[in-house]
Amino acid sequence: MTAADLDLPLIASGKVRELYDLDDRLLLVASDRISTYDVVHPNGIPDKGKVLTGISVFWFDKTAHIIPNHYISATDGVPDKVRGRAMVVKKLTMLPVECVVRGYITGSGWKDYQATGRVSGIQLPPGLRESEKLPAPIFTPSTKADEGHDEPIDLERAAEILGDRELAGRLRDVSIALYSHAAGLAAERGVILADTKFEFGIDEADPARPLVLGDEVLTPDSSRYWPVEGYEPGHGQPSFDKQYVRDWASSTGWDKAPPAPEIPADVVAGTRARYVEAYELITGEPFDGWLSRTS
Ligand SMILES: N#Cc1c(N)ncnc1-c1cnn(CCN2CCOCC2)c1
Repeated sequence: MTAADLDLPLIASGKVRELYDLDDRLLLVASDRISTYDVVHPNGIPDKGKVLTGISVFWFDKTAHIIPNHYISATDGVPDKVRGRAMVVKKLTMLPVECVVRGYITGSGWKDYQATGRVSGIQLPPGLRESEKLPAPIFTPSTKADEGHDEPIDLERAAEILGDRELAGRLRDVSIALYSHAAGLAAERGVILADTKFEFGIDEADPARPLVLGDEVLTPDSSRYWPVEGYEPGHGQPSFDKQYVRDWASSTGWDKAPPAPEIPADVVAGTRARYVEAYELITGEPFDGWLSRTS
């Protein structure tokens, strides 16, 4: 699968998203590409990009009272070719720290905890089980690696990288406030928000140079969502959206190294259904509503 191939300057691209230049603004495009075990499959999931964009727009609206964000529009200025899976955003000076908040101990955090009893330098109580809820959400930043995995850092290192101890503290406080608010709303809908990653920037176009929430926000690609039903500490939890395709990938005997296998039609259809279900559970709205708003 290729990038959206728009007649616009491409200024950044990742495994599943691209960023195009609109002069004083940017166009953030989410593709239908899907990666498992950090490898992108050759065929995508129809409407995945639209689901993730719709979820970001939902959360930008629900969190704007906590911190301003870069979202401008999902219609005005969006080319027809990517309508529904793209948003016009403010051009920010992005901060070189990924702001991860964990409400539950899992993934790389679980591995660090098993080895050291700490996550990103934060001492945790002994005896926690995998996937257990933490006594309070923790801020576990990482550096943005160009290739490979991001490196976990502690708050002091984040302050050194930013060159600003107060800004590092603000990123911690705002990230935890955003996570806590979102986790509360998700819980009302029967969904556990286990952890998430935020990216922030500075809006230099504003003389006040405010801190602004950027990137995608609280999507299944930047977060771990688990169904409350069936939640059980002591082992890994099924990913709300990707478990179906992960289980298939594991069943094929694939060694998790590139190239990733082509996803069969039935697994594509099942995965699309999980993404649409995630949209409707998280937002409380029918996915068709997003499609009609942005068509
Ligand atoms: N969002 C945003 C944003 C902004 N509003 N202003 C300036 N730069 C960025 C920006 C540039 N790179 N990234 C990392 C996220 N990328 C998204 C595309 O895909 C690759 C990863 C964010």
